[in-house]
Amino acid sequence: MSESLEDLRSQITEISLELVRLLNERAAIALKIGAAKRKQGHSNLYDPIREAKLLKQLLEASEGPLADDALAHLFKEVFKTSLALQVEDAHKQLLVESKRATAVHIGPVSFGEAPVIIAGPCAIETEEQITEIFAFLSGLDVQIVRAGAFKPRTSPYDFQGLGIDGLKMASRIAKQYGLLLVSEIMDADSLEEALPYLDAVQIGARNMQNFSLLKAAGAINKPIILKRGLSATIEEFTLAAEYIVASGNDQVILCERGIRTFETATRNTLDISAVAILKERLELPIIVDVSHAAGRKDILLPLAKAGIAVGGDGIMIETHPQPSIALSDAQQQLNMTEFASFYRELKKFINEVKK
Ligand SMILES: O=C(O)C(=O)C[C@]1(C(=O)O)C=C[C@@H](O)C=C1
Repeated sequence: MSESLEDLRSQITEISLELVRLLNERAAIALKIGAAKRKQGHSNLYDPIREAKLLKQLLEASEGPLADDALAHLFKEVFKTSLALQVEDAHKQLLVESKRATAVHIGPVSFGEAPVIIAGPCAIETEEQITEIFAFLSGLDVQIVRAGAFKPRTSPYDFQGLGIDGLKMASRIAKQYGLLLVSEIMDADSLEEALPYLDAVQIGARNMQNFSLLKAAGAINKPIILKRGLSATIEEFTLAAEYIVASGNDQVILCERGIRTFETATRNTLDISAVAILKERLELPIIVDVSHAAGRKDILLPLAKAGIAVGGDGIMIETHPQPSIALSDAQQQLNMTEFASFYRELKKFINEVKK
């Protein structure tokens, strides 16, 4: 007995409704695939090989009456639609804005809880200098030290750093005192060689948009301290961090270190609003480098307090056994007596804020 037109229409309506449900279910999964691809650092959401494979499988499974061409046409539209959804979703929320699964750590030190103080000389100069300052800092209970081996200097005639040999020496002495070492790496090529000697890699202000270095930093499993570029907007700073996270490394700590303005009383202008805004917007910890922001010694403590007061997760500061003979940044590094007083006062402030 032939089915009535009404019956057939009701069947086709049922199937269409089921197709709508299935297409939406499929789209929801495509969105999850897009997010997983971004998390793994895939720079391209479009995957023609995957599409071709799946299409082949679908055509092989088809028993007609739809012709292969018709089916292929329909599914290419489906793929195009899920890709468009994935792209739209990627622009809606950056990885650095989404809830983190893991906290950011340098060794056992966790960022985002109690503020962390990272201190040390601008540059690694001699074995005696590093031994003296690291022994002093470990005596104060500082856990993470900074010291530069590759120095990005404005003038090619200024001290350029001791390079990998300096880093090896500083790493050995840091270990001897149970300290964790952070140092700046300037290019992707040096990263691999330097990695065994570092507990965290610093990407400096001048390299904030060195995209090959950002991608290389995303491919390692050591934490990255990313400093804000001298003239970078908050958006550019955010996207630089997104490069690292999208390339596979979510262990990123931002560092506000002052930006270039018309003001000459300080070396740079500490952008305290940026700290508050980034804390509110992103799921990444942010620390404040008071030495590079100020370029002078006398206002470091109030700047550090301000950084903590607006929600900063830590402070970076330069200290040297004999600042007057330092090979770089002589005017902004604290001597050990000055640092001990800074450290004591800042700790006191941190404890008061916690109450
Ligand atoms: O499998 C993937 O990688 C997807 O992103 C899903 C999907 C799809 O809709 O099937 C979407 C876009 C890609 O170009 C390939 C396939």
